[in-house]
Amino acid sequence: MIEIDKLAVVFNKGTPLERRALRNVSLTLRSGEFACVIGSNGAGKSTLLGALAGDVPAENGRIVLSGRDVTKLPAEARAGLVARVFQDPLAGSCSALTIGENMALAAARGRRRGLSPALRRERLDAIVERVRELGIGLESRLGLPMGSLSGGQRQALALVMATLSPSSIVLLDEHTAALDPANAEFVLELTAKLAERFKLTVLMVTHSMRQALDYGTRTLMLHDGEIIFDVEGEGRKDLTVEDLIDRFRRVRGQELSEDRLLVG
Ligand SMILES: Nc1ncnc2c1ncn2[C@@H]1O[C@H](COP(=O)(O)OP(=O)(O)OP(=O)(O)O)[C@@H](O)[C@H]1O
Repeated sequence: MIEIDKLAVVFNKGTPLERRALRNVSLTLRSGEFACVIGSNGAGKSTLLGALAGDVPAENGRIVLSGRDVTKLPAEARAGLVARVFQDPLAGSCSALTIGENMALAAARGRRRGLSPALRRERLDAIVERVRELGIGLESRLGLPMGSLSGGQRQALALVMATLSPSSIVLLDEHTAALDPANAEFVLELTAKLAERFKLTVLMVTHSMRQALDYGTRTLMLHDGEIIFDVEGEGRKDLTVEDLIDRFRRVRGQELSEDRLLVG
């Protein structure tokens, strides 16, 4: 479960470059919920994920992950609570290590050291099984360097790694944006499958309005650091991309007139 209460993030505070990237964002994602986040450039999408992962400090507000208040915790201390997959397939794993070594590191994330050999064996078997289930033949190539894989293969493994840590919260930061359409679809379908199977709580940032409606259980739109649209259930079922664009235009229009009021 993710609970965000009145979260504010300010970059370069007190300087001419000050930027309020998140303004009083409140959001609760129940366990097993899968929310897609869309919004224009600079809306605050990556900042939101960064704040949850602990890479970006909160100016105000509170973040609770799986019942634990993590607002003041650094990223390392949140490793067992939240996993993140980035847009760049090279970002989430170590190219010089083998696939198997990367997997083992992911499985050890957020857990206490000192596993018994039997438990270690069991965990390794579980890892190989998860890789086999991908259906792309990597289970017999665990000794290959991670750097030798394609972007799609790396993102697929990054998702598997996210399911290996004890965390059930997964943050996806445009994790298919750097892939060709066929690989992007494969990774998106895999995302949906893993989310369902492991009852993951997912926050997926995407630039695609279509994806934001087709995947997951909820669609959020961020604009200028605020959630301006949040829809799930029946209200989401028949929504079209045109509806989203309409909504976005309407809100922007309101904001523009408010700006004019301020300037005036
Ligand atoms: N480290 C930083 N220092 C200063 N400003 C930042 C920093 N990171 C983000 N910002 C600013 O905060 C705002 C929100 O940025 P963010 O990257 O969260 O937007 P985004 O919705 O992810 O955009 P995009 O779709 O372009 O990636 C932007 O105005 C951005 O310029």
